[in-house]
Amino acid sequence: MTAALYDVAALRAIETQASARSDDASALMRRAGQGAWRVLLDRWPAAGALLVACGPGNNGGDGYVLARHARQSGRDVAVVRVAAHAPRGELAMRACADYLEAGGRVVEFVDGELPPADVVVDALFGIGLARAPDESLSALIAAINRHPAPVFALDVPSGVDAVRGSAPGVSVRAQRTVEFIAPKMSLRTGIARDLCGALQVDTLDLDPAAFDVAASAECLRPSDLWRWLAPRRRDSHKGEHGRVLCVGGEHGHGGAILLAAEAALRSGAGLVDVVTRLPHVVALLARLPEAMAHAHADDADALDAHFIEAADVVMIGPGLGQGAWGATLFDQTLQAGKPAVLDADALNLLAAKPRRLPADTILTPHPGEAARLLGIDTGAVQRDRFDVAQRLAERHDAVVVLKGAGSIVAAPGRTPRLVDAGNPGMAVGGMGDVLAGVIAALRAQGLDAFDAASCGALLHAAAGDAAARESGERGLLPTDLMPWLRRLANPELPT
Ligand SMILES: NC(=O)C1=CN([C@@H]2O[C@H](COP(=O)(O)OP(=O)(O)OC[C@H]3O[C@@H](n4cnc5c(N)ncnc54)[C@H](O)[C@@H]3O)[C@@H](O)[C@H]2O)[C@@H](O)CC1
Ligand SMILES: [K+]
Repeated sequence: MTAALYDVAALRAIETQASARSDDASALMRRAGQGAWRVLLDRWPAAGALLVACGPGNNGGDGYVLARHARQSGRDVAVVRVAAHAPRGELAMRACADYLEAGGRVVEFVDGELPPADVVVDALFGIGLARAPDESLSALIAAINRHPAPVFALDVPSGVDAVRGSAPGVSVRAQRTVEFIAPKMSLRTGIARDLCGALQVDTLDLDPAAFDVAASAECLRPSDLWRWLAPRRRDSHKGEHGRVLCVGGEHGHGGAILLAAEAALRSGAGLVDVVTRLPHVVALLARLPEAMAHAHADDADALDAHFIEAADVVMIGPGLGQGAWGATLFDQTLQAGKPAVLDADALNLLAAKPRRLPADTILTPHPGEAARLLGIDTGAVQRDRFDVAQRLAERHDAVVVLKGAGSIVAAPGRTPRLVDAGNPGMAVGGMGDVLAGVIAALRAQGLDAFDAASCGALLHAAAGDAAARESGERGLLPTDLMPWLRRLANPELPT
């Protein structure tokens, strides 16, 4: 079963349901602080000296509970806090009082460096962060990040806005984060994915009935691939595995369309046609004789209608350019209304001249292309990735794969999906071309647009992870994914 992810509103609803079943308001905080202490002990058993940075709300309260357990276990503990942000809420004040009563020590942070410690626990802010940290908090966060000890964040690395998954100001960079109650969708995409370090969830032993809240997103892991990639029928033929038309590769960009075509074949497309510039045809056939490559020479020439008629799916964009050649091919390719995958310059052409797209078109923008499509800047895309993916899907009535760390698949009226795989080695030219080819091949093999986009993004990320495990992230090339696409597109094979 795939894992459910939640937004902050859903988490608050779960918390409310759980609290309504208990007459002890502080029970959840006690479990959170104690659970986090157990994680710390498990992860850093030799840690003798701890610094616990506590904020004014319930996240700080969790920190005081942890600090009390650590102290009662004989560790050398100090709570660090900014004087102006001492505990405010009733629960946090009580947790602080219990810590002090147990002989706990509090250090007021003014500026400069923190004292030595084996682990720094970050309990400044959790899901309640309401704005960018002020100057004094920013100085404390910067000192935490400079500290040589590993940083262990409670619920959310402080400074990350858990509603949107971005950081409005300075943020703690954790080595490990323990989330309370349920996994948050926002922490698994964009910059938050980096700031959290390793993520783990503590459900606080809540009654399962408290989780009677709809998931806000669905988390896709490589083990989900079998959902969409059943073994083939023994009597199937190439026509049943779909024919993909790949259009692109303006002068100087022949590699992009080659990568897309090869990825489509390695992901199981039965037949692949490529329409590209004449000089690329020779190179393409030399590397990939299985593709059927056709030269499209003149800017104004009509594309041979046969290619489009024969295709089950058209994939346009890699290396297409935005000149007359690309723009004419873009118009002609979309005219027949075939299922389409639009990538790269096809997205830029769409941004420049919005148009009605064939039903169930798949768009695969990176953040820059998404920004152009919405007329906003790239920073605004990254500040709220789930929202942007959904808005884009609704604006174009299309399926959208918003690429980047933690790719998001969105479609109108559907619960979004998050791809929990992939690595920074994949941030290299040509990776997106591979993704477009993979998605087109899966669509041609009969998956609907939302599933083809989901399965394709997952297969691509999992292949990238497998290739990185083999030889590392730095220097990873899109062509390194090809054997892994094939391997992982057959999940019935023993691992
Ligand atoms: N949701 C739950 O069921 C549970 C929550 N717990 C903890 O409680 C946290 C949420 O608690 P809260 O809602 O109190 O939120 P936080 O503790 O995250 O912070 C809210 C407090 O910080 C202040 N604040 C927000 N942004 C600020 C800023 N930039 N500068 C200065 N002050 C700022 C607010 O005014 C408020 O006092 C969770 O993240 C988790 O750690 C746990 O105790 C366990 C149960
Ligand atoms: K925190």
